[in-house]
Amino acid sequence: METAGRTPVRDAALRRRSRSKVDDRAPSRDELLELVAAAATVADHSGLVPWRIIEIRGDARETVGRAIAVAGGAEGDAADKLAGKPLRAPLLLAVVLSPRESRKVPEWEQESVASGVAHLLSLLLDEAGWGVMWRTGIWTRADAVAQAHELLPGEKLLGWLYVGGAFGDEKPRKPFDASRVVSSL
Ligand SMILES: Cc1cc2nc3c(=O)[nH]c(=O)nc-3n(C[C@H](O)[C@H](O)[C@H](O)COP(=O)(O)O)c2cc1C
Repeated sequence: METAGRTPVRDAALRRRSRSKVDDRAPSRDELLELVAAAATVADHSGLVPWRIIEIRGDARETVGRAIAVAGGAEGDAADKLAGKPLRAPLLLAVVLSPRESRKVPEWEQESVASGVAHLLSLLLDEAGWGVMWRTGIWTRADAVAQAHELLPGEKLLGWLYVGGAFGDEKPRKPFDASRVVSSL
């Protein structure tokens, strides 16, 4: 296939790095909506849109932090440490699997769609210059955490994209030897 030397998607993928530290800048809601609309183009069997995103800014991050501390069963300093985790970025995007009734598309396929959205949204945010890191924890699917996010019955969290201002240079990615994972029948 002739690409005439133009491979912007491949270039963005190879350039993307997760950033564990970000500053207080964050994309506006309008910018976020544009990027989510682009991420929504992932392949989606039967077009079920079995996912949604919860935008968490400001004090809402503390609500999530308190739920994480409860779910983690920690007390004292350990609880404070868990509760402080969502404060590491100005914007958290909770990625939610919202399974739809379907005889044709089982839940694992729908979770694949939601996961694809999270990956593509991470790439799009990174390409737009934002710092992003997908984070989870053993408490991600705990009841207290689901309640804090006001999840509906059957919905499940896939974790949070921690988003903020990117600063400094990240180490370029080491080349990946694809022959390790590609076999033939
Ligand atoms: C579903 C999922 C959950 C993750 N959870 C965490 C996490 O809780 N803590 C963490 O340090 N990295 C977590 N990661 C990995 C980082 O997001 C990141 O991919 C990793 O640090 C490698 O960096 P890179 O994306 O630049 O290759 C998670 C990744 C995925 C896909």
